[in-house]
Amino acid sequence: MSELLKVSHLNAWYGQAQILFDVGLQVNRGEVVALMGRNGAGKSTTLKTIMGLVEHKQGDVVFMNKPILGLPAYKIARLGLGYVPEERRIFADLDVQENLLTGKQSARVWEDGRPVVEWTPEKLFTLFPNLGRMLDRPGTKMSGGEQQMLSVARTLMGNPYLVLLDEPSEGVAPIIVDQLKNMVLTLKEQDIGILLSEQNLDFVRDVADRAYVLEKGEIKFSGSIEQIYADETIKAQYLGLETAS
Ligand SMILES: Nc1ncnc2c1ncn2[C@@H]1O[C@H](COP(=O)(O)OP(=O)(O)OP(=O)(O)O)[C@@H](O)[C@H]1O
Repeated sequence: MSELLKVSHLNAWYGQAQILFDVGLQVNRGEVVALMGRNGAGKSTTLKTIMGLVEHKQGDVVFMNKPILGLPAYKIARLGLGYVPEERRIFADLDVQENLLTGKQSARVWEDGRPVVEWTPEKLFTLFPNLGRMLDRPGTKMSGGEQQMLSVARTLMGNPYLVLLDEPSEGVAPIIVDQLKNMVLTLKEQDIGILLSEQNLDFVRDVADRAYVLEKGEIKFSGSIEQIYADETIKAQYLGLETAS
């Protein structure tokens, strides 16, 4: 087991309002970990705080043995921590190829000297064939799902060790959800870690090794996806899912 990310006692605030309370979580190499919870539970805030995008925070975030809480987001990204925000930040005026090139960073190696997978547009088009068919299409002329794929692909161009993915399947057509699942599993095979904020339990079941459940900014459960499926309280109370009557 090789630890990529360890978050301990993480607290965060927007203005006077405390949003995260003592959040703790860990992601290891080659592990897909889901962060679940209802709307407003604090999933996005957790990812943003790890990524250096929330100003007022306290606690410890260690990435590849380096404390990163307090570093600016661009420095964190350069250390090899990829982030795909919920709102799909692509450059609307640039085409697919140009968007991908804006994400390019140098090749990396793991601590044991082995190379980290180095992404090129061609490799990414095997994961997302639609993108390969629309190389010169500007962001403005892409569907929400295509933009989501491009946003993920642009992040992968940075050759990250670990990717934070915020609700990748939200509002995306089923065929693209399948490609996103496939992408997550391919990254896992390459030993990359993934921390995935997701409300879709079926998506999580198909890709994740284990999950944390957040409620009002606190981790209420940590364990396997099977445990969540089997626990009516978690499903009803923390995930807002219908339970069998
Ligand atoms: N920029 C902000 N300023 C003030 N409050 C915010 C801000 N962003 C989020 N919040 C509040 O913080 C809480 C947690 O929001 P967050 O977006 O982290 O939840 P979430 O679990 O990701 O939910 P969703 O799936 O709806 O994005 C909510 O009460 C939300 O209203």
